[in-house]
Amino acid sequence: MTDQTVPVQADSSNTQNKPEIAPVTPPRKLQPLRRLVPFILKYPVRLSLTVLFLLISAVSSLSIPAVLGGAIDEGFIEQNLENVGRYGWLIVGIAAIMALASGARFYFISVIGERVLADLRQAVFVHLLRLDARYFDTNRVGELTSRLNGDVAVIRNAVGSSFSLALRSVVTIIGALIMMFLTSPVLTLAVVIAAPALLLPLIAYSRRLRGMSRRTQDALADLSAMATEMLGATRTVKSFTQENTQAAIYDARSEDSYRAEVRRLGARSVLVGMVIFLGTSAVVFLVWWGARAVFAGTVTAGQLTQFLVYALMASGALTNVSEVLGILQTVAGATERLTEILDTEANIKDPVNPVPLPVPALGTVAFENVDFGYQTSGFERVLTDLSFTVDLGETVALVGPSGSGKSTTLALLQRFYDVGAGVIRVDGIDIRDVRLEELRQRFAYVEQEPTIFAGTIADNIRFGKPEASQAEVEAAAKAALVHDFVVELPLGYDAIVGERGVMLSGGQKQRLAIARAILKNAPILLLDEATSALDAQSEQLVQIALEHLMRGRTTLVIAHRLATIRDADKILVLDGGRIIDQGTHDQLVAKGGRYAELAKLQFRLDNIPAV
Ligand SMILES: Nc1ncnc2c1ncn2[C@@H]1O[C@H](COP(=O)(O)OP(=O)(O)OP(=O)(O)O)[C@@H](O)[C@H]1O
Repeated sequence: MTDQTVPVQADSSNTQNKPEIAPVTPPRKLQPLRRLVPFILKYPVRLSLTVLFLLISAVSSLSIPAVLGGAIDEGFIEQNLENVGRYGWLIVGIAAIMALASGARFYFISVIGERVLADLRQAVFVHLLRLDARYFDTNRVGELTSRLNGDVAVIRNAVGSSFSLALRSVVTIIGALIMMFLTSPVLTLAVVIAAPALLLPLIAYSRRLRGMSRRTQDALADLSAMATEMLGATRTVKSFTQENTQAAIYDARSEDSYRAEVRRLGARSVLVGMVIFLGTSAVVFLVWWGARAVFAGTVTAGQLTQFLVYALMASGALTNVSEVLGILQTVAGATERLTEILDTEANIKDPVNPVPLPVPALGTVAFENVDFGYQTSGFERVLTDLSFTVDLGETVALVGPSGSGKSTTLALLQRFYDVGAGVIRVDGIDIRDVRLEELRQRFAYVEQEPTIFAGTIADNIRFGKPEASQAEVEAAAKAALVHDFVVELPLGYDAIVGERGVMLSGGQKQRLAIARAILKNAPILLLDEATSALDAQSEQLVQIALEHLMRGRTTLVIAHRLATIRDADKILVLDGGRIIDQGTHDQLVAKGGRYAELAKLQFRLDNIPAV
């Protein structure tokens, strides 16, 4: 598929056709985080240990001010050094327990965080691999990898430490409030009444932050998508001397992302500032109020100190909560984006009641009145009333001008998309009734530009059959005429071929792909012949490799090579998504119709005598 035309909107004033403007949704709160709960609940033991150590550290830290109060009243005020020493040792003992419990709590919650992240990352990747072609037609790969890396990293940085801090802070606030109440109900009441005045502006403000963080992460994903695309095409960029233009576009987007992040940071700083100011003012007020109570004799100096320390602990914890809320907003944004992927259902799924394909395979293919259009192009017809059969061992060639629907036919046969109307059968069975894996096991697909992965030569040949032995790999490599050049490499089959096979020549890549198909040993071969010209010797090697591959197999081939076309049992001539003619090469040339013209144009066959 080389010409991918995007339909142009004829009437841009037609409001129905205008791209939808993203609705301004009120920023939701932390709901997306709920989606992490099932991931966390999968580890009940670690979770229970975390809660246990959390409680131990909270209780011990909350008991310190009470002991301090006692030390002041019974030690300092009474000028009893022994009591001061006793209370001192008690505090040291409690601090030791608190330190151990806090360390253990931090450890367990961080481990849960890492575990959850690994699970989430794996779930998203597996889910992405299962989504169908239509999803990838509309979502950029770079953006998806950014979600997988960036969003997961955002969650990782926050989850362990922030969740730990949030939990500890919430428990501290509750515990401190209880202790404050036990120490002085009147003072506590004053604090509780004043608290909403402190909290409301904070809550309102932190809501704004969440919308902002989603926007900065979207901007980052956009940036990363562009980088992936451009770095994957450096040769094209260089050859069209587009380095400066693309760098300028990247700069502009990067600046956008920077500005979005600065705005978010500004908002967060205001939030932190508000918390500090309001919290300190509240403490000053408390000291003033408490001093009056001590002078009036309603509380002791020790109780006031105790109360103030609790109030400080609570306000410190509140500061932490506000910080963590900011971070959790970001995490919620990232979680939302990841769960969006997990919530996307594949359109192409296994049937509920699958029908098994016959064993041994019959190796037949039938298209019956197939209509098809891509959703991304508004279902505009790409194939119309397509009907043909391929019998066991036959070679059927698809020829036709660019955009006539040849690649689409192969895509439909592998059920990358579902037909709009009609039926496609493999071995007599409607492919929608067959399990996807079972169906695709029946095909060996050699793409026009074969995908070579960054691993070793052996890994690449084994791609469709990872359990294949070295001997099987070598046998396939020999049949595909790969073996000879591989043994000359210093590392042989363990040689790394580089990303997209950059260390291999065009012909070697094609033969490697053929070796991969030979090893898969599927009954039906789908071949999209390369159009790019190879030199005569390379061409001949690929041709021999292909002959080995086609031997004894049913073959459906998008044909560009003269040899393939002349030997095909049947040639289907496609134009505008319809079969306009069919027959053998000689029959079609003799007819002198569209095929003969195509043949003249594409293969310069005008000197080939008609039969
Ligand atoms: N993923 C897609 N989304 C939308 N339209 C598509 C998609 N793939 C192909 N098309 C459109 O479908 C039509 C048929 O394309 P197809 O790739 O099947 O043609 P082809 O005969 O294989 O062409 P070529 O020889 O250039 O590869 C073209 O108009 C193309 O623009």
